[in-house]
Amino acid sequence: MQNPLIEVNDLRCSYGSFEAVRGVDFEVNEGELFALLGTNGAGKTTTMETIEGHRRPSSGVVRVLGLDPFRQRKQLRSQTGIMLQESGFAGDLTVAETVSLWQAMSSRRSDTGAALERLDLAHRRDVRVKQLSGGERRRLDLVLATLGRPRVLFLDEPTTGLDPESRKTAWEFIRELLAEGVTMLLTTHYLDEAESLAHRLAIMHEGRIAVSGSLVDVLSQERAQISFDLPSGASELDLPEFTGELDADQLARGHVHVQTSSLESDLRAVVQWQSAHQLPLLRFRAQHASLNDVFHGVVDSHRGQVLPFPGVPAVGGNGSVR
Ligand SMILES: Nc1ncnc2c1ncn2[C@@H]1O[C@H](COP(=O)(O)OP(=O)(O)OP(=O)(O)O)[C@@H](O)[C@H]1O
Repeated sequence: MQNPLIEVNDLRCSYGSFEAVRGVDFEVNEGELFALLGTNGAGKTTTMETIEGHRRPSSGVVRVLGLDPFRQRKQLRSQTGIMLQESGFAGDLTVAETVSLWQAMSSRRSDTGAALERLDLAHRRDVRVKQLSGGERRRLDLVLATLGRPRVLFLDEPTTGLDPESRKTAWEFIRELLAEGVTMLLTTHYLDEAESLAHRLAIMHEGRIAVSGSLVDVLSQERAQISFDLPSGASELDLPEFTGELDADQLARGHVHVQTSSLESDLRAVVQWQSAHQLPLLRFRAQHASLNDVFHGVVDSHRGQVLPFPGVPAVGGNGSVR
């Protein structure tokens, strides 16, 4: 039985006459990491800030742990951790002083030394915050947001500015929190981050969710691809029957490229054809769509269109097609 700790129903948020969030629905179940992705200005931060209780929705219902985050922020504070895009540290305090201050303000107890160690900041304990690098500050943000293990954690672009090694460390830390049962809502521009960490995700565009569901649900929105060089001596007439679409331009240049909704059956056709004719398959590739493909598909299919978009099926928070 799934237990939604974050519920968002028909959320709308406006800045004056501009509606930045235009009817967003999703749920985040207990122990799950849900990633909110999207184009610049899609409304991710506005959505996140509203769920965190920093902003009153124009309409719709938001619940975190069954509470209204705007009206019942105080009750929620002890159970939630928030990592904002911009940290509000006092630059003159050292890392250790900052952590102690945060700890003093929190009702949750935690092993701060271990957290600093875990995020590779222990050796920077006595350094003033203003002297930290951007990546070190981001890791300090993560330490502070997770002090005392909140039940629900909001991570707004947590690894922006981190080098690849630090990102890896941050991901491992986030996975450890997941293993401990912390429920998380993450916004990120790094698609690989969502692919690696998220149980479910949504891609926002112009204030709406264009696609959402599990990674498998979302990836199935775009067709898979098979490609290889047309073997010398073989003509296009010799090719097997594909259920997918063969790219005529690439074929004219001697390359077979098929976009297919049925990767397995088209792959079987290629293998049978290749073994029957004993042909070499040079530069052969077969792959499902990536999150990158889906993301670009969302943007392309919405380009120049007036909302709502007929091209892309809108999928509800649980992966159901609306
Ligand atoms: N304080 C504000 N006043 C007016 N418009 C705003 C304000 N904050 C955000 N907006 C607008 O609302 C829309 C959504 O912004 P938001 O920051 O939520 O998007 P985002 O998905 O987080 O974008 P990004 O990925 O670029 O951070 C944008 O068009 C933005 O310009």
